[in-house]
Amino acid sequence: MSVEQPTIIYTLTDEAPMLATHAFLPVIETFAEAAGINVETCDISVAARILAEFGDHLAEAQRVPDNLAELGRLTQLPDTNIIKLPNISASVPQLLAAIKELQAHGYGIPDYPENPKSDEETAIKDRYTKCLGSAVNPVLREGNSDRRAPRAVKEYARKHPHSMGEWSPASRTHVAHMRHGDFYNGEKSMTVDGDREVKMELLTTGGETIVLKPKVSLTDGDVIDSMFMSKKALIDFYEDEMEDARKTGMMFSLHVKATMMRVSHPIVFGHAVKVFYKDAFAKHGELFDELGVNVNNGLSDLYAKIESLPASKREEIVDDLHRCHENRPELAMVDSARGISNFHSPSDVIVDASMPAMIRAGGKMYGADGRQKDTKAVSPESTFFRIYQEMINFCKTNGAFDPTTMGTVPNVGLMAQKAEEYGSHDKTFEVPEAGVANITDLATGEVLLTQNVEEGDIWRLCIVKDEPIRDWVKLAVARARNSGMPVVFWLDPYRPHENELITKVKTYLLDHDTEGLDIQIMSQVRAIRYTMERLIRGLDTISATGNILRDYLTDLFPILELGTSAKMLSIVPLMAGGGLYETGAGGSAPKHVKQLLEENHLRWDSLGEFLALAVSLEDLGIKTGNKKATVLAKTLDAATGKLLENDKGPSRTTGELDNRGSQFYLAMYWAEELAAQTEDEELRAHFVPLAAALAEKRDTIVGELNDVQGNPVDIGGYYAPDADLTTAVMRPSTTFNDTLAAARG
Ligand SMILES: NC(=O)C1=CN([C@@H]2O[C@H](COP(=O)(O)OP(=O)(O)OC[C@H]3O[C@@H](n4cnc5c(N)ncnc54)[C@H](OP(=O)(O)O)[C@@H]3O)[C@@H](O)[C@H]2O)C=CC1
Ligand SMILES: O=C(O)CCC(=O)C(=O)O
Ligand SMILES: [Mg+2]
Repeated sequence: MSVEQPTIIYTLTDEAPMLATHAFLPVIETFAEAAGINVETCDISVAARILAEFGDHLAEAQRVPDNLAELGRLTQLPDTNIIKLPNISASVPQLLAAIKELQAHGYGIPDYPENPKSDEETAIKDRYTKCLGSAVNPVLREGNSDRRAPRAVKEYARKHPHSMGEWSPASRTHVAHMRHGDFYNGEKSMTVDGDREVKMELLTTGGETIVLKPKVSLTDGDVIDSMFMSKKALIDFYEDEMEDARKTGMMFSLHVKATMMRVSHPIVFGHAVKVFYKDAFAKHGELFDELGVNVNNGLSDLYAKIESLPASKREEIVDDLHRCHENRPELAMVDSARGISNFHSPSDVIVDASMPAMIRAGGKMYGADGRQKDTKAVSPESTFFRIYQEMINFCKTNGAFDPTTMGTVPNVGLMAQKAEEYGSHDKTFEVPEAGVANITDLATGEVLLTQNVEEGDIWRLCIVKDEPIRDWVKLAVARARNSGMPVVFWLDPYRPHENELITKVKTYLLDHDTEGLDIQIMSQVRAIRYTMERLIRGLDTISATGNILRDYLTDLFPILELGTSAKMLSIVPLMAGGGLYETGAGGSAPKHVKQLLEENHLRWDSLGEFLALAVSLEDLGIKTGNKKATVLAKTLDAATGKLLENDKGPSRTTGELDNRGSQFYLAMYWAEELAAQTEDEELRAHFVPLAAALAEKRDTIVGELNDVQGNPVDIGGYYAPDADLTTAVMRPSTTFNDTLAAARG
């Protein structure tokens, strides 16, 4: 990969965004080429990452480069310009499925040794672990996050409001989180004085010393936290909440982020499953252990492992599992038609998307009978979950938010250099024995932070580096200045970590001219109330938050304001000077793939891609002095505005305009804008014929794109589909393809 020519790196990812890219890339290339811009693709799909990791198991011709590592390196260069589409953050069941598919495609990669029995197997498991969970974003996000709804998108939502469920004051929906024994309650934090190297060690009550992490390098000014979640308190909490839900006739739903919190949350999830089915576990626990059942990977893991048992035993277990439901509350369902509950897989319900979807639906989730019901939304971590209760209270009092009148809540998120909890996976441990968990200076033996822990507790060290905090404050001030909106830093002085941040924010604000700006610091609960009071009055408020709330809020508000976070502009100004442009703030929409495969309709909205491409081109124009890039950026923005005005986004309904049709309109409007502008004559002349041809053939093209819908299609795989088959499915209009090809040199 080279960045010598003006180059945009376009990532190839997974699921719906990957499908959309197969159609959109030829469009981008047609336009970029005319401005002398090179578009390079870079495959960072979970399949590509697995193959890169296991090159030594592959034939020469099958090997692929480690694109992610290379992209990570490029984030440190000032000219880098990356468009990053959402990718799968794989749970173990997804990893297993991807391995199986790759093996079936003839790649000799090893099986995933879930319970390694030799050093060799442990090494293989460790290598696979690198492909698990949120493995891509933390590598590329070498800057803080700026996510917002562009004005045109907000106006579109005001004119064409999405559906909103009703909120009744009588709604019984509520949030349940731990009140003691969770990470928030046990947290200790400090700002490091001077550069230090530390280790994480456990001094067991039996007198042994277990070094869990031999070395972590810290620099002067870094904020570190040591926190743990008590297993005992967690289990008691689940038991109490399940019992409360049963007694009061509430549906139970669990909301975690096992993908991003890839070490801690699968454990947190697994305990919920074990508590729910505790009678079955009491009876069959030993057998489950023998079979290597690990419900941290969901109940699906249990069902898969008991497949090997004789039918009679299997039936007995299934009966016992079913019997557990008699003494437990109803469970929220992911797919009630197929009997898939919230406990099936830890990656099916992901808190950043699941809680807003529930709130948007009037506080309801689906029950086993396929009906929407009030729910007890359970998430053990009190640190951030309280904001959802505030919003629920607010909706019960004020009714549902109104997308036609509500304001907007952009976010400035502290994210760079694996900030806070989201970077803590390699420093998170399930405590093997009771004892004292210490963060100890390697050179001096000084214990910086200490915790008393018990067997099974989850203990972690989180770090946020000083430089990213400075940069975050700078970005917040810049956004306040550019937008004229007030900024609220959501920081809770009662949380030790955030108390350290408050000191730093106050200090670093002094580095900037804040004259005339409205910048406040509030605890999360006050911040969300303040923001919501303004929101219903049509007023806008920037939230400046840490990494987890960045993730939560950039789905929460967009889903209420715009119906989806896919329409967000999501920029990561890289600290080294380059730009990472994420496409929307949501995920890879697995449900959309299903619809494409079954009905050949892709309802994925590529608006995030259009918005990201425009800022990427704009930045490239500024940094390289390529005036044509600037014209492309401006005209693309205008085309996106037109697309919204004319309502040419994809429909959810098969047979109607889908992703491909929406991309066609974007291309047509973009060509029209270029043909109409007067800033660059060469570009104008180049695009006049394309604009005319696309307009003339519009009905034929849209007809071709819509007529193919309605039947199943095969793309030869899920994680590693066949490129030619996918292209054929995603580019079914010969007329469109030929017209684009004719416009290229
Ligand atoms: N930046 C990244 O790389 C991110 C990756 N992820 C990963 O994505 C996967 C799925 O995550 P999940 O939490 O289910 O959330 P998703 O955001 O993928 O899906 C939630 C729902 O949002 C809607 N949606 C999301 N994007 C679009 C779009 N572009 N156009 C139209 N609708 C959209 C869809 O609603 P409907 O079905 O009603 O149409 C979809 O079902 C996971 O592997 C997760 O880790 C998640 C977030 C960010
Ligand atoms: O990296 C991931 O798994 C998800 C990222 C995400 O949800 C976000 O950044 O909003
Ligand atoms: Mg998110």
